Amino acid sequence: MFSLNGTNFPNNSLSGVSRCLTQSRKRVSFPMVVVSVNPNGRSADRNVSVLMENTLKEMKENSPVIDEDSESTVTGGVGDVYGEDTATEDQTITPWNFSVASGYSLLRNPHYNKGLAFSEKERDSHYLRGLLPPVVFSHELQVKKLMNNLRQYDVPLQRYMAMMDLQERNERLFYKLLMENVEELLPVVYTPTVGEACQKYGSIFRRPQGLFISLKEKGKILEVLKNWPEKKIQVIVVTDGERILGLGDLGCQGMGIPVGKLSLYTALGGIRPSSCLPVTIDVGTNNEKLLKDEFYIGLRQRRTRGQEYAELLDEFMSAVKQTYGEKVLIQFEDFANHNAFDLLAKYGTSHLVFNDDIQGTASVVLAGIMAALNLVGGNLAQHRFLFLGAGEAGTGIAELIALEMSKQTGAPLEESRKKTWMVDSKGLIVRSRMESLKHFKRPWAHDHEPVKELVNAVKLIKPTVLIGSSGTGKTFTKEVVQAMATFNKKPIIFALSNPTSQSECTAEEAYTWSEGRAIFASGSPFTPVEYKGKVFVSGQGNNAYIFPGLGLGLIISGAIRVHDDMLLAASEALAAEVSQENLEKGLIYPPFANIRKISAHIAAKVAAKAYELGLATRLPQPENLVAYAESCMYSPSYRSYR
Ligand SMILES: NC(=O)C1=CN([C@@H]2O[C@H](COP(=O)(O)OP(=O)(O)OC[C@H]3O[C@@H](n4cnc5c(N)ncnc54)[C@H](OP(=O)(O)O)[C@@H]3O)[C@@H](O)[C@H]2O)C=CC1
Ligand SMILES: CC(=O)C(=O)O
Ligand SMILES: [Mg+2]
Repeated sequence: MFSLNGTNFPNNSLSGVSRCLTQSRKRVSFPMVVVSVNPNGRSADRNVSVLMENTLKEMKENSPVIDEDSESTVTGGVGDVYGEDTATEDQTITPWNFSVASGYSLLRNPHYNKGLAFSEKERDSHYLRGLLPPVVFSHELQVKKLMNNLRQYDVPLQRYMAMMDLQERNERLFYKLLMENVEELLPVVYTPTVGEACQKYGSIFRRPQGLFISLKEKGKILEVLKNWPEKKIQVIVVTDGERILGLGDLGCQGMGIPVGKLSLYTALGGIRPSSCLPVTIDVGTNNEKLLKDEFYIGLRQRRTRGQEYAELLDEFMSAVKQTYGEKVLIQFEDFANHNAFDLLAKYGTSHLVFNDDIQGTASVVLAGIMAALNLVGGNLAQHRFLFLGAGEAGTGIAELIALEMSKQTGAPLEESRKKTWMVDSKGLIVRSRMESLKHFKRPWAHDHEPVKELVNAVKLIKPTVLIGSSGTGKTFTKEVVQAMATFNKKPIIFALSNPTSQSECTAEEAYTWSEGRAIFASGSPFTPVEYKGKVFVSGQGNNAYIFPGLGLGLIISGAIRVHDDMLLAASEALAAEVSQENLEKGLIYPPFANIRKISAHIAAKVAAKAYELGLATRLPQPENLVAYAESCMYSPSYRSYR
């Protein structure tokens, strides 16, 4: 026996259901599928589920209302195909999947579980009586209780594990908690704690999250993608674990990064969780400690490189396109630079891809610099930039600064690049080193005598902006910061490296050594600093400000490629969100508490650029892109179940 819209059907009456479903979907503009099955008929569940699947397939084919491509529905979350989020809180929907979600299985389904928040009526109609204690909690009370619990943990990793458990148990509660306490919980699910979690991933491993694609799956990636339960994927974050934050090669344990980034796509950018797919490509690791660790979860071999690596990546990229279509966004994350630039160049012309470390970071730092110029004066071309670290983040930022500078001044890119200098592990990048330089460093090799130490480079170049992207902590020494403060009234200093242990300097060091004059931002957050009676609040220069909004903008416009002008548009949108009040406190980024609004503005600017460049496919262009972006964002409110 199963029921539909309140009508009970015996298991052999699916043709009636088919008719009814088709009719009901034709009646409503945002179709809702309504299926619930009495768990007492469990022996028939599998047959029912197969039949239902066929029925749904048939219904999709026949129904004129179902438009797979028009999923951006008002308040429905991008990809709200079945109208679950479209329903207002007082409307009812039925928790369904192709098998039955009621009773015990409903409590074990993180997508639909509400824990103690199931109403009395839901407990009756979904066979939950006795499976829950008598009390009914509101969503708000659940959030309060969990925050109380989380705050009891002194060890950040315990908080991380509690958050991951919650995500696996009750998805909507996880997102409500994260969204309402974003400033407190971002450091838990993201940097710095996610770094430690990746280092210990094998030991703390409970349930797999995301999709693991290893060399063992070579030749079978298409099948592996089919094993993932969700079919309507819009964003993939993929890593091969070789450069996890500034912690180096963590192999398969890098999975914490795509999982964390995608939870931010949902919490900060409003992408539906079911549309997000975290992927780790496992080609081995050169991390000796992990290879010897009995709890390591990845392939116990050294990294495969060259043709075999390229073939695996190629198979993955093709399989993704074949499975999820042309418009699935693929974000490359934490690849080592010897692969990152090549992968971006190779797939940038055939797929909707971007590299967060190269491009997302560039966009967030440019935004911070634009905001900082309101405090120090001058335009971009009147400033000099010195980087410690000439890899993905460093050269990506430098190139976007040069692009923006050239747009502003009309000067050739070559000229604009001369305003930027870089120091790598061998010292200042100068023309005499050209032959031995990797291709991405060459544009920054200017005429200068060799300089070995950063502090000497600072004294000779006299930058107005110092940017750390070295992945090496404690490299902005007292002497370096003091030198910056001798020739700058307000030295602009970014210590971008993550996690906190790798930060080039701390906020306290930056403010103290510059006698309170530095304009400072860091990749991982620092608590406010008191110096000579004044409280300094530093900004978080982290690509988390950009990628959720950028991704949302790409999705709502149906963009088919990422273009540098979209990154510039995102920077402008972010910089515009920095208020006078923020600036007066020395903040060059807006508070994360406003991130949903910020993401909607970034998305609107990115989408507008996609339309302007002819890269958007979702037509016609909505009139008010900010309102449209907001209307497309996922909300974690509970839905009422019939
Ligand atoms: N805040 C944010 O949003 C982001 C922060 N990051 C952080 O930036 C850091 C670097 O990332 P990424 O650019 O991708 O890494 P890469 O490996 O691509 O680049 C690192 C660069 O730093 C140089 N370097 C390393 N140690 C030193 C040192 N002691 N002195 C001088 N130069 C040094 C390397 O030199 P060489 O080339 O000679 O080896 C290389 O040029 C990481 O910690 C990462 O977490 C990254 C992306 C975003
Ligand atoms: C923030 C980020 O992407 C990184 O540190 O790699
Ligand atoms: Mg990264």
